[in-house]
Amino acid sequence: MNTGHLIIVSGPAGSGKTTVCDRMLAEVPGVQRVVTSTTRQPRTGEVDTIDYYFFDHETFKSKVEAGEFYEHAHVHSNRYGTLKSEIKNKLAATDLLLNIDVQGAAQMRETAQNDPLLKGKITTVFIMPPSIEELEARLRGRGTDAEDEVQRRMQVAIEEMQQSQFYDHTILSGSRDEDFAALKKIYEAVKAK
Ligand SMILES: Nc1ncnc2c1ncn2[C@@H]1O[C@H](COP(=O)(O)OP(=O)(O)OP(=O)(O)O)[C@@H](O)[C@H]1O
Repeated sequence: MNTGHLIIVSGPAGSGKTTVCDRMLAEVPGVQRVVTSTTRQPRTGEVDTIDYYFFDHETFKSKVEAGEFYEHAHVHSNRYGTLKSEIKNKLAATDLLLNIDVQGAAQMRETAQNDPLLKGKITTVFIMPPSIEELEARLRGRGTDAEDEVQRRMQVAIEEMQQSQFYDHTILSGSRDEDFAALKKIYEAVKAK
């Protein structure tokens, strides 16, 4: 029997999804990460099936054609996706956390609607940046994005923020501790139902 819940955490790039999800995974027992799939090369230290499922382009394509993904997308020259089997297998034993971009979350919501396994088991959470200025500061502070990339992400973020209305919950991002407390509270409420 599948007893788990799937918590989908989404929001614009730099909103703090990964930070809050990592903390949940480290501190809240009974929650595991949904391992997603990619065609990109593993980085040093990344382990297949732990960090990602690493597939070559051919294999990824055949899985798309076989309908094995809940959602998938092209990002630059690589493909990313969430395997149905990953969620189905793990949800039997644990609650799951899926950290996913806003487009991916929209696809998940759509496909999950017609998926008997996921019906009633999904909770969606949008991490809303406290302000555009703070989002910009977070993107810059991370130091991973070039200036034109920061500007592009800001434009996308402004559009994505309109989508918070389609989520079950919105966390207005504050401090790291506040964000974690808010997500934990949502999770505990889901479990208490
Ligand atoms: N509540 C917060 N207050 C201040 N800074 C934060 C907060 N949460 C995260 N950060 C910082 O903001 C930056 C972006 O956070 P993070 O990488 O978690 O975002 P993300 O939404 O996962 O981004 P992406 O979608 O690009 O992976 C990081 O440098 C992180 O340390």
